[in-house]
Amino acid sequence: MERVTAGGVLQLALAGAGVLLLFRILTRLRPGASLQDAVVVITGASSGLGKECARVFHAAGARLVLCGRDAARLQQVVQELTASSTGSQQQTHIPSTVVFDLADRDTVDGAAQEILRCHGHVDVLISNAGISYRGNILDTHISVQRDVMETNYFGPIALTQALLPSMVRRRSGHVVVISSVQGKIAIPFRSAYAASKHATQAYFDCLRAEVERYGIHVSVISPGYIRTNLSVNAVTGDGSKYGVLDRNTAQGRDPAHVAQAVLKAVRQRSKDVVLAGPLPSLAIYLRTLWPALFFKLMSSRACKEQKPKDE
Ligand SMILES: NC(=O)C1=CN([C@@H]2O[C@H](COP(=O)(O)OP(=O)(O)OC[C@H]3O[C@@H](n4cnc5c(N)ncnc54)[C@H](OP(=O)(O)O)[C@@H]3O)[C@@H](O)[C@H]2O)C=CC1
Ligand SMILES: CCCCCCCCCCCCCCCC(=O)OCC(=O)COP(=O)(O)O
Repeated sequence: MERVTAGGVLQLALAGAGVLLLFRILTRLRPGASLQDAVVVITGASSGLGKECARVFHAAGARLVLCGRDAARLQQVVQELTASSTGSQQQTHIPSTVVFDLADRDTVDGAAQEILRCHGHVDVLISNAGISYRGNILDTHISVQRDVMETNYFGPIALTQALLPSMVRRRSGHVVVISSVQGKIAIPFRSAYAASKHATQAYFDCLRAEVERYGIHVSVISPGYIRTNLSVNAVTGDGSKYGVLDRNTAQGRDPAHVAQAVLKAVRQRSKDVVLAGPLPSLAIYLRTLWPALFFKLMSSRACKEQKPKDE
């Protein structure tokens, strides 16, 4: 048998890297999906990332259906978008709105039918609405765990399942879900939120595999901290509002930039996108490759964060 030399290994590695680079260049050169006149549904469009997604997809010429619980705030977004379109090069459309609560099981099916009545079909569903949580498992009522799961997991999957048959019939569609870095790693004092995002990742990974044959694409987007009101709106262990803008959130990414990344993911039909800095990205790899170290780091993080409250 021939001996493998160091030079041979290097050549092989370089060839491999070359093939990978070529593949990435070819993927980028693929024509992106056009959004002009596409019907794009955005949940949680009244604020934060959802509102920024509304801006970028509106500017790209999409026919928007904006969803949320507060009719007045959604109308405010419609007015802002309509006012901003004057003088735009792109042909833009006045968005429609559908008001419903994702955590209310009895309303989601009806809301899906109302969404379908807006334009007869849905091209892109951006499942963005969500709520976070701050709390210690020992002090958290089980109803809070359930409520967060209803908003972040059961509501979005019920909406997806209600819209899917129409996508399957048309042999076309794109389901985008805004998960989180916390759908890939679980950090202390976020049990309800991290669990809901892990469930989201798993469900939409299954969905991607099951519906690819119908020409339906699925993108899971996992951002790190974004500068929004997520922490302010978070619930605590007793169900009350947390009401604090956390430092990590305040120093997070600009939601407008994250919305641009969502637009890019839709155009390129990306399957799984992590939008995070080096430390969270490293933590995701560590969780898989060296779980013992990851768990140790999380325990010491829990001890540090718990200390001021205990003392
Ligand atoms: N901010 C961050 O650091 C990060 C956020 N994310 C994810 O981004 C997504 C958007 O959150 P973000 O913009 O940051 O936070 P915001 O709190 O600003 O926005 C949350 C949106 O979700 C809607 N919403 C909440 N509960 C419900 C419900 N029961 N039914 C219908 N709509 C609901 C709210 O609408 P309304 O109250 O008007 O009904 C609001 O528009 C979430 O899924 C979040 O997990 C992911 C990673 C990081
Ligand atoms: C040998 C070197 C090891 C280095 C590994 C360091 C491990 C560092 C841990 C990093 C944890 C990052 C957590 C990121 C959490 C995040 O970005 O969440 C996004 C959200 O969804 C925010 O929601 P929240 O309600 O928590 O504000």
